[in-house]
Amino acid sequence: MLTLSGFTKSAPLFYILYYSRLYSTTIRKMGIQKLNEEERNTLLSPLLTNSSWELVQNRDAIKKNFTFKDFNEAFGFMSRIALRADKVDHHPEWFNVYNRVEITLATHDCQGLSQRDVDLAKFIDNVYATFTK
Ligand SMILES: C[C@H](O)[C@H](O)[C@H]1CNC2=NC(N)=NC(=O)C2=N1
Repeated sequence: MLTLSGFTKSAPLFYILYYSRLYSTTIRKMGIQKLNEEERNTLLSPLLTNSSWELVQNRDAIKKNFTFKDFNEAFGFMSRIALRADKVDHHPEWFNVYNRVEITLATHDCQGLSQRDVDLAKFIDNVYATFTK
């Protein structure tokens, strides 16, 4: 049981944990920047021309549609992406109906496209390549 004196003693620890988490989240967000023009040409363009990623209208984001043999395959694909997304703390916006998955990528922390979206898009393309359609 947490007694009053126990709470008083551990209160500084709660503050330290709270502020260190706030600090690391803030630092992480400060480090995320939108792709600049050069990066858009070198990193983003290949995804738009060689893979079927498209720019989303009225928003700095990219999207792509994927189709599979059935729901089982589509969900397997999503599961692999979900594990990666959580590991790198970068999550897709997605929509699934049976064998179709629509994915939109953007970075909320910078309200636009960042290197993280390029990395996740490439990972998603590599996973998709392992599925037989
Ligand atoms: C607090 C947490 O680290 C952030 O909210 C992460 C989580 N996943 C994220 N996913 C995406 N797509 N963009 C983000 O900015 C983002 N930020």
